Amino acid sequence: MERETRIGHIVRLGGGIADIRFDGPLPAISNRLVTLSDPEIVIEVAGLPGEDIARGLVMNPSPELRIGLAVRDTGGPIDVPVGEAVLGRMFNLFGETIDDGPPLGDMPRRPILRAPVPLSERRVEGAIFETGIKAIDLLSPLERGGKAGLFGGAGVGKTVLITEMIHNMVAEYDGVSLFCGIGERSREAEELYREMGEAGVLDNTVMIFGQMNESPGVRFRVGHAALTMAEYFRDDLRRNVLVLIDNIFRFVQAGSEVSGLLGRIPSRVGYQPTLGTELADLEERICSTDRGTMTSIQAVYVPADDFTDPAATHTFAHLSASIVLSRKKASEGLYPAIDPLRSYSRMLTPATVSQRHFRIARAVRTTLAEYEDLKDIIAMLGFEELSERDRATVRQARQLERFLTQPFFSTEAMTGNPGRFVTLDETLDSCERILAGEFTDRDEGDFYMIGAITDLAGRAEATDAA
Ligand SMILES: Nc1ncnc2c1ncn2[C@@H]1O[C@H](COP(=O)(O)OP(=O)(O)OP(=O)(O)O)[C@@H](O)[C@H]1O
Repeated sequence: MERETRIGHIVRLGGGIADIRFDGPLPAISNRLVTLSDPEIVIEVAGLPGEDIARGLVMNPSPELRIGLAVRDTGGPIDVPVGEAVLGRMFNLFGETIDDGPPLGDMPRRPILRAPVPLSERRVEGAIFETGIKAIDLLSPLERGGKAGLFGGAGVGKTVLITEMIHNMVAEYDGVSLFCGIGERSREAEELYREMGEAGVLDNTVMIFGQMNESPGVRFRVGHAALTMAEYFRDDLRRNVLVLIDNIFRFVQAGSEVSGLLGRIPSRVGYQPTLGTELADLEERICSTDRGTMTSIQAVYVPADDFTDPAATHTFAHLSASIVLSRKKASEGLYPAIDPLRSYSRMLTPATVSQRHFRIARAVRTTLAEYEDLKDIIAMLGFEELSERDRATVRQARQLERFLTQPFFSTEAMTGNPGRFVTLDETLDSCERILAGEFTDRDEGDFYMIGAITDLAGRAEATDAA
């Protein structure tokens, strides 16, 4: 039997919220309502404040929106197309293509809000996902089927790093990749689409965007829409999926805006009281099962560089690897500005990475930590006052610090320095040789922005020739 179409009328409008009166039964929370106007305006039900009133978030405001406009209940949440045909395409939250390509035609659709996979069906893989970025593979290796966060304040290089990972990982990846842009500049979306096309990886990639010029409702829901597409690949097509999100903080921020629009009283530091559950509802959907792995890399903006901010701390809790970017390193030009002492990966234990990897990573970290401790003494008394051993540690730490910088493919046009992909083996060999004191006579500047340590030879020739 066909379900009766429920029609209501807008009775109040303001601040991105619409109240709609229904004569018959009310729509369910999270249902998608559409106006009977051209263009169609989507409203998502957020609350039922009265017996005959549904209160909803206006997702795509337009001048057509007015009191008295008829609204239809579609009987379910917003949905998006799923299947092979979404590959190579760019979408908005409503599953409409935004890349000027041919129409998608009739495709199966799935609601964007779905329950996460039960714990009993989840699986951990425990294998490293190589990025070709020395500092990451050595000190906070990513886990296949795990979740990694790139944390950092404004302008420390999160987007550059995630773009580099796309460059290094997507082409080699055996599964499909899905990029979800939340609340960032729309220019970045276009650039990324073009770059992926040029790199020839678009055919295995889906992109979905809800950028900063869109309503809070769109930014709040676009992550869920992306996961619905990703889940279809994992569960129905049994493919491995790599989900890249830039930027998960904007999801939290959109939730806070939505909460404010609905008149809820804020909680700590002005965030919505529901921050923890909202983030969990999204993050819990990112998981691996027997059907396929879902690996995710998420950029996390840290407001005012404050790592105790509730948005950052709640996100930390969901991740298997946290890569922390430091403003100080960025200001010294030590890109990627990864802070090796604050970055962390669950993978870095002797049981999961090789014994050798674990030993080298620990030695590098210890040397860098000792240098960090000596910095105060150097500032007060001067380098010359240090013991011979400490001086050697400082020299070695500064060599390592510079060695862990890396020229990126994604910044090639800007820096003029060709990008380098360094395998984990090369990184381990290089660090082992630096730690063994093989290069004590070399200037620390020689280690800056090279690939593997074998590149040092090229530098020597260049210096000799000059
Ligand atoms: N690996 C790198 N090599 C050279 N320069 C870099 C690198 N990473 C970042 N930068 C410089 O830092 C700038 C900001 O980087 P990016 O846009 O990635 O920061 P962000 O953390 O994403 O910033 P926002 O929070 O504003 O989005 C770049 O435009 C570039 O000048």
